[in-house]
Amino acid sequence: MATSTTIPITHETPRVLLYAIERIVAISAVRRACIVTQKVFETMVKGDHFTKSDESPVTVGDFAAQALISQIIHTVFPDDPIVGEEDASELYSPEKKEILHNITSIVNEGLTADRLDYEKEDWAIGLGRDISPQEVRENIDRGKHNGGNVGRMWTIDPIDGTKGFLRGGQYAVCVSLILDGEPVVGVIGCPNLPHDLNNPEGKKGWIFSAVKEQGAQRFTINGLDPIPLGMPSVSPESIVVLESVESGHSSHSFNSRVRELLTLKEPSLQMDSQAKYCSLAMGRGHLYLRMPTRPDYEEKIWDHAPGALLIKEAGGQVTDSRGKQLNFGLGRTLGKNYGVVACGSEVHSRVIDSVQAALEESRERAKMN
Ligand SMILES: Nc1ncnc2c1ncn2[C@@H]1O[C@H](COP(=O)(O)O)[C@@H](OP(=O)(O)O)[C@H]1O
Ligand SMILES: [Mg+2]
Ligand SMILES: [Mg+2]
Ligand SMILES: [Mg+2]
Repeated sequence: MATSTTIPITHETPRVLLYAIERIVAISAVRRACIVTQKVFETMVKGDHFTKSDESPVTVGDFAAQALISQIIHTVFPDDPIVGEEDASELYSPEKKEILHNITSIVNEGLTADRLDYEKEDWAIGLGRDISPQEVRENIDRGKHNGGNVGRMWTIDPIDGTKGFLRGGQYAVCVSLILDGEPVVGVIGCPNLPHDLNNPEGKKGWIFSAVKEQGAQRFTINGLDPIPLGMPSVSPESIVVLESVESGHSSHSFNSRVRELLTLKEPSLQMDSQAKYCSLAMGRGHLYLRMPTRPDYEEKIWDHAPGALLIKEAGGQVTDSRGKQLNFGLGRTLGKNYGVVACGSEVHSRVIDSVQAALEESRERAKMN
């Protein structure tokens, strides 16, 4: 295995090689998954998806990206467990044979795509080899690990924001490495995020990466020059709230009330997926607020682990609505859902106060009804 990498962690810090291979493997896997999911989107027939038992959508792109990422990670780190969103149970029946073959050719396109310089090192021996449909299913099902707070584990959300992906909106390919319940490496690919916000129809595609105590960067999908990320400070009245497009995923009405309490004037910015964390880290929006719409829903660790690390390493804070750290060591979910609040450190306590005030109002209203 290689012991160095051609991508510097930052321009200034030659000291660090901790997690250097993990970071580069995750970047390689995410970049390749971004390429194949974009291809899937271009050739997809409108509305082309399956519906899972929880009524949420899944596409050929989700399956292919999970298989591809799992294959790349497993080749380099065969002992590391993986917590992935998707499973292959749908892909065993004889009538799904053609779909499985289709997924397999997409995965193999991703595995054999041209190598960038950093993929010419020893760790990348697994790239360039085709895998079989059976291996595709095994790779997807490797993501069944139950999580926990001991040792290393990876999370994969092959397409975060599948509803956004289907609409041609934002989506994100998300990978993290968690050690003893704490995210230590996070990589997020956002193929539809514009390079220039003022030119949304221009060039698109960013990859974001963060390593614990080593900072956060972004670079273009095929680019190698990392731009360090640091969240700009914002005056409380200029805060722009980032929220889901889907009102079923987080409460828009709650966010409106918090905006009133904070006397914010700017409209919210709605966006699917962990692209919200990435936007926040770039200073496009200042507060990601995600409050539950149902008491029984538990947030998934793969929906937050890389994004939370990115914000932390960019200088911000991510907690639940009570100001407590998110706990990634409880299993596949964050447990009881008290929402997610991500923003700059200088406004965090003021935001938590307003969130708590809005929660108190909802409790009072519920008592009266
Ligand atoms: N009722 C619910 N409450 C909160 N999150 C939900 C939800 N139902 C689905 N989700 C999650 O919301 C994620 C998308 O978030 P967003 O709204 O920010 O784009 C989905 O990720 P996937 O698209 O990977 O399944 C899914 O895990
Ligand atoms: Mg999903
Ligand atoms: Mg997701
Ligand atoms: Mg997903």
